[in-house]
Amino acid sequence: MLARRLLCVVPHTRPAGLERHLRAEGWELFWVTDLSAVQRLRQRMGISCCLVLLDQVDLAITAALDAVVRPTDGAEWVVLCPGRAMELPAFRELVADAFFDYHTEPVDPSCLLQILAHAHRRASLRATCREAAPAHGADSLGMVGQSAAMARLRTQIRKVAVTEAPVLIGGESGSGKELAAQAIHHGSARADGPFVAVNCGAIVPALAQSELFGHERGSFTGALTDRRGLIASAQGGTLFLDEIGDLPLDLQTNLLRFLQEKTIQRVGGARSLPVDVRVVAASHIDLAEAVACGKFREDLYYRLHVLSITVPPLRERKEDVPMLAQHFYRRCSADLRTTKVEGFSRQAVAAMMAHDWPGNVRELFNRVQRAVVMTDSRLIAPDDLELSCDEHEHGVCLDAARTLAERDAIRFTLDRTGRNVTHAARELGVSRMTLYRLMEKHRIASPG
Ligand SMILES: Nc1ncnc2c1ncn2[C@@H]1O[C@H](COP(=O)(O)OP(=O)(O)OP(=O)(O)O)[C@@H](O)[C@H]1O
Repeated sequence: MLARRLLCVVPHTRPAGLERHLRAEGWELFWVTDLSAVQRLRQRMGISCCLVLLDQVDLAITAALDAVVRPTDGAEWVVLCPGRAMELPAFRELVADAFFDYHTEPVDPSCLLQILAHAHRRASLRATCREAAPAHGADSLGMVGQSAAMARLRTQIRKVAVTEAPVLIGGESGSGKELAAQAIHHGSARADGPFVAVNCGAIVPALAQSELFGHERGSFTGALTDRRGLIASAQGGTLFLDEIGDLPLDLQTNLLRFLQEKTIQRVGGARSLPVDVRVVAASHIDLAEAVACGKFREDLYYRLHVLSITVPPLRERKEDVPMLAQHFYRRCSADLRTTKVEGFSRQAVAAMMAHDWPGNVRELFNRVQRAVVMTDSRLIAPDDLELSCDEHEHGVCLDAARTLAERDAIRFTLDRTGRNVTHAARELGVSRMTLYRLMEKHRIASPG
């Protein structure tokens, strides 16, 4: 639990009666009259809740509050205002979006203290979730997802990581092939060495030979100094050749020689230089087909194809979508210094589950990133993700419905059993361990 520290934002004078009640409840109090001092003090003092006391409400005050109330920076906000304040639409919206709760005059001390106690519990709970986030988010391989398909992929990655043979990674664009290559590198004995990624489709053909293999000074116009080349710079580590299907045929021949002999020859160089580099390659096109069309060397294909794994498309592991979305949301909110966004609405989750994700995980990342920046509300809606509502109204897939029903059942049962996991698990007919696993999957915080 966080310390009970309350920042009171007051118009001019402190309400003495309220101060007595708050202190009696164990609140440590801090007072400010100037809104611009709020964030600085809040962060410096580790304040869990902020109480704004307003004796009048207008558009100017609403705008000033809108600029400082940041529910995602760790504090919960409560406002005490005149009864008529809620008649002002802009103020009403701000309270609905950004505040934990409100209380209108005349003050009922016990009611207000109860609201603040709840706000404090929620701030503590969110602090606990934030601390636990890395463990619930990406695994040690940096990958997010708990679907059976991801479990299979992780097992395959662990198996291939410990060998020295080349690995060919298949999978649609944006599905996570480079991430899988990094995971292979980090799980291998070469983890302390460099991981060098090369996009074969992006290398300028005229410079490709020298980019990969390096060159010697004076070997061509402009070669003013010796250059190591990307293969040599991966010495002791892993070379990731992305979009290997785009490699020009002459380079395929040289690459094959390097794979067979473990040596390279720089452009303009006479000597063969030994290199100790493991190759992991990826392609979103079917290389066997490219071989059949004469676009890819058959011998190179078999050399690379010693071990192969396929990253499944996101539509085949939809149950990972909410967790991935949450992971990207956290990443994006951490990048933005201030954001009011607190997560996704139920409709947004349903729309994401119903979407087919042709651009796979990269598409999900891009949509979440855009939504976090552009949304005006506390919870990201389908529109913010540029997902049509029709998608979830007409096309709700069974997966989406199941996931939401499972999450609701767990939340409901936990609430009803006073967040007692043993009782909730018994009621839901699962073991305690299964319930903990499901709570993690749905990002429901564990009691305590
Ligand atoms: N399981 C995952 N967990 C977390 N992030 C992921 C996961 N899979 C992919 N990503 C993220 O999605 C984005 C796209 O992944 P990546 O670049 O590995 O895809 P790719 O298949 O190599 O794409 P391309 O075919 O276009 O080269 C990256 O930002 C990556 O970090």
